[in-house]
Amino acid sequence: MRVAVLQIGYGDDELMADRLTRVADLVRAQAGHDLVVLPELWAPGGFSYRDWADRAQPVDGPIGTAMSAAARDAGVLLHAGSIVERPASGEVGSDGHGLWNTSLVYAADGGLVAAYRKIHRFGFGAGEPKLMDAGEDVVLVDLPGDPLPDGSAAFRAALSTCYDLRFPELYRRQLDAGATAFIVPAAWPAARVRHWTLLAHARAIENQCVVIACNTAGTHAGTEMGGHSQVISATGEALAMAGTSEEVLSVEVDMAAVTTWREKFPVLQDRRL
Ligand SMILES: NC(=O)CCC(=O)C(=O)O
Repeated sequence: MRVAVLQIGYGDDELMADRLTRVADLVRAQAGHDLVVLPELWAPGGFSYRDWADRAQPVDGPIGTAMSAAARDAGVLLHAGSIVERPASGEVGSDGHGLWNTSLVYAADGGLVAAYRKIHRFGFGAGEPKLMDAGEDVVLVDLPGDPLPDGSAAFRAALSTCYDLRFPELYRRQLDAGATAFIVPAAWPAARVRHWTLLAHARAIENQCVVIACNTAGTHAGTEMGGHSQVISATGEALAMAGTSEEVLSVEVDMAAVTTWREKFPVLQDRRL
């Protein structure tokens, strides 16, 4: 499976509409890959709290529409990062905000295949918990590749977002739901980037899953982003690691190696529940 991880860099001076055009073109340039991944909240700004309400949109709003078209034009499975979602229905969550940090995944024909609402909100009473509702559902998507004899997907990726990475119990739930890979878009600051790299390795090793983790670059809303997007194998090797600037990682991921590793070193069979 050929994967492109698009570590997008931006500052406060770039208009959201300009960034949308720029990123859609970058997605189109990844034709030939099987899976393309974008960071968390790359269009509205990961830490641009004051702009979130204005930049919120439904899943089928301008960002979703542009990403659907880009996935179709490139012929790739596209994890389009996340948006500040405000459903057209007026739905509100249990905290009454009516906004979610929602990741969107599009098939190679442009169809929406999954939406994941971030479960663990970052901000300790400010930021996300103050402005957004929490997601509740574990979400998985089928990965490209030959299906099993019964027609089901051989490999499945579970979706999570940034701060979720600190909560290993979520990844156990995803593993139990059939995950062989974790896709993690993020807006993770430079100040804690060591946590980001270590936790991604830990989630890969403890669950014997591939981790495809796409962070943000640049500085916006006074927060320097950490970069270091990474693709980690199920054995815990870094297959690719970005620097701190905008960068595209293009990496071949052998998903069958997950099965081989789980058979050779069957640690998951020794769980005591
Ligand atoms: N956007 C986020 O979820 C940031 C998470 C973070 O900064 C951390 O966990 O540290």
